[in-house]
Amino acid sequence: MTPKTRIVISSDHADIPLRQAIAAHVAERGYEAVDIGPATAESTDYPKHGEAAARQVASGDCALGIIVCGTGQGIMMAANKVEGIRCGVCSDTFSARMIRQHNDANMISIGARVIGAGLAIDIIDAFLDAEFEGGRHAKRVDMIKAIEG
Ligand SMILES: O=C(CO)[C@H](O)[C@H](O)COP(=O)(O)O
Repeated sequence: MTPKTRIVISSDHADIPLRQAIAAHVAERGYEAVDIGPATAESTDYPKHGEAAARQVASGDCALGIIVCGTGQGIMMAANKVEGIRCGVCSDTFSARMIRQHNDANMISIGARVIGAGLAIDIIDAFLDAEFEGGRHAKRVDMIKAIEG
């Protein structure tokens, strides 16, 4: 992943400061952080934010996506409904590395009410630093894509 790669970042209301901290961290690393909000902590519905981020990745406008909700689960489910998206919730750095290396994930979801901000940033770093290994994993990812039709 080369610097200035565009990374879309979105959340629901569960933890706006965490999303903003992730966006700042991503930008500090040299990527273009595309923070699509929401701007305030007013209660909102995670499906629309997961979908909005996923559409930017699916269209190719952004190479990767990072999404945040309370558990990371609902917004991940919404993102995965968009064709071409492979997103998983990660609460540990091993999984964050593996979903890139083995599953060629193009989005990662964080549960803001599950883990702390420090670990969340480490997880994002593990995700960004990993690369898809291809090989035997490529066939399996192709099988996932084939399910989409
Ligand atoms: O984790 C989530 C979805 O998976 C949401 O952030 C959570 O359901 C929002 O709950 P509330 O409206 O009570 O803040």
